[in-house]
Amino acid sequence: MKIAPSILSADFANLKNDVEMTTQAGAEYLHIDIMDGHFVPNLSFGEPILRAIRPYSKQVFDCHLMVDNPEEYIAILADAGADVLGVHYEATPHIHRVLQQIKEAGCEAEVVINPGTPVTVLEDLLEMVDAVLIMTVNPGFGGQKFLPSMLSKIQALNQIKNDRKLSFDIEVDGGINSETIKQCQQAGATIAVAGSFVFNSTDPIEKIQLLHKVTGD
Ligand SMILES: O=C(CO)[C@H](O)[C@H](O)COP(=O)(O)O
Repeated sequence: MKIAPSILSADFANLKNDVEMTTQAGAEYLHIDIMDGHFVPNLSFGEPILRAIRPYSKQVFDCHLMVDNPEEYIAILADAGADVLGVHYEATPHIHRVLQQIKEAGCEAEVVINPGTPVTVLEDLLEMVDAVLIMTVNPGFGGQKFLPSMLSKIQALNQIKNDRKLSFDIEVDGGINSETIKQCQQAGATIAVAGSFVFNSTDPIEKIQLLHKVTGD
């Protein structure tokens, strides 16, 4: 299981230190939540922050776009150092085109679904994606409670993945802690995002190591 600490819950006044800490703790991914105040009712940060932290990490920069019109941001985020670009199915009528655009920009393409969106809408996209992100809370804010009803959705997606012999990652995001991560792994998840569980702790390194430990890494 790969761990992706979400910098949404980091100390923005010491972001460089927090990013370097996640590398030191062994986190393979860094999750970067980009919010526009329209697609979700919150604002976070964008391309300048991504560009600013890129020199301080060799991790996979996993950018989750919670924005309307995501097609307008693909090229600039790729140029700023994104490795994975995750776009919401619900954010555009042209999800197939945006995923193509991400691949053309040289990044891995990820499609994201909200808790209210079924996996069946992904049927025609699964051959072209590197990852699917299943939101386990409604997007927009850190620190929310994991939605257990999402476990059957992860299982359903994993079944389709196995039936079709595909190899995309299944990522989960929201309310992940040392218990919920195990449930998600058993259901088929391969990457877990964790924000408040890591950063709202007095020992974030220990928390990242704990997530690896409980998932067998
Ligand atoms: O996408 C997000 C919010 O929309 C965050 O990545 C997610 O909420 C992580 O925070 P936490 O682990 O505290 O739930």
